[in-house]
Amino acid sequence: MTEIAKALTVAGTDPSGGAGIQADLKTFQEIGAYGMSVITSVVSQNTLGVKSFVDLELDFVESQFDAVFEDIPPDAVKSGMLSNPEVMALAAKKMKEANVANYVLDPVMIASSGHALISETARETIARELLPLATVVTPNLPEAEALTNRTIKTVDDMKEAGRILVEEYGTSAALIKGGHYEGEADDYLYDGQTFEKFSAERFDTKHTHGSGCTYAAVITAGLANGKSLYEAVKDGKTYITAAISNPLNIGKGQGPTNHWGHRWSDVQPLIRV
Ligand SMILES: Nc1ncnc2c1ncn2[C@@H]1O[C@H](COP(=O)(O)OP(=O)(O)O)[C@@H](O)[C@H]1O
Ligand SMILES: Cc1ncc(COP(=O)(O)O)c(N)n1
Repeated sequence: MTEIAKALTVAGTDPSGGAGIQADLKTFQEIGAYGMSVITSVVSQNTLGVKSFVDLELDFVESQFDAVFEDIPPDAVKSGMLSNPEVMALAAKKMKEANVANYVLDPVMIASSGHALISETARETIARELLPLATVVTPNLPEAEALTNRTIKTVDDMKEAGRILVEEYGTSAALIKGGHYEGEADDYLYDGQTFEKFSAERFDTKHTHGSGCTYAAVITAGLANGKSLYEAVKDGKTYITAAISNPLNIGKGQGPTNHWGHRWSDVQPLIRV
């Protein structure tokens, strides 16, 4: 039997199925990786927004990490919602102990609906504990601004944020996502040597709930399958563009992206890299 790639997501939940753990597991399945999860926070949310959330006890989060790592070591790990400094430090400790080789850090701070998903003090901990471990960090513009403590208004600012995250904060690569920018939906990947632009048409839609989670999950599943970071990001951009271009129209608010109903070859022409 062929060996299947194994991917782990460490994140919060979305009972409405569009973001967080639920989006990650659906995406792993679509891409072709065996999906596993460590739940950090249980969130009451839907397409209309976040109602409330409960952080699981640290010991219990640790026990979930141990359950995965002692049994089915993942080929790649993704982290999403880590709502407080303690759970961030724990995730860093467990990944170091397990010698995780491929780590995608989605520095989730604010849901697309505008609700904060982490505490203020947690930003500093992301920089200190998690950025140095990451194969790639995937901030959207507000997250890149918060992490680098700079205002981002131009493409040069986006690139400068990527450079700072790699050269000053010690992450291996940074993908600055332009979903919150204007014009085309352009993302910039900096790996310490070169900038690569991943560009797609911007669709006039509000249905982008979970798009950041899904994008990072494709990258994680790609790395778990042995792809290069460049190839994994290219797949991620292709997948997320398809998923945004063809909305499901589910929910009363900002609906989830669509994981189905398109062949990769159909969406390839939408991407310019
Ligand atoms: N309306 C849109 N049309 C096409 N692509 C989009 C649109 N909105 C976001 N994207 C893309 O979706 C991905 C997620 O982007 P972003 O919205 O920046 O992240 P997040 O979901 O973390 O806030 C990026 O590749 C971004 O360029
Ligand atoms: C548990 C959880 N994690 C992350 C997000 C952000 O979602 P998005 O991908 O839309 O930025 C969310 N709404 N809920």
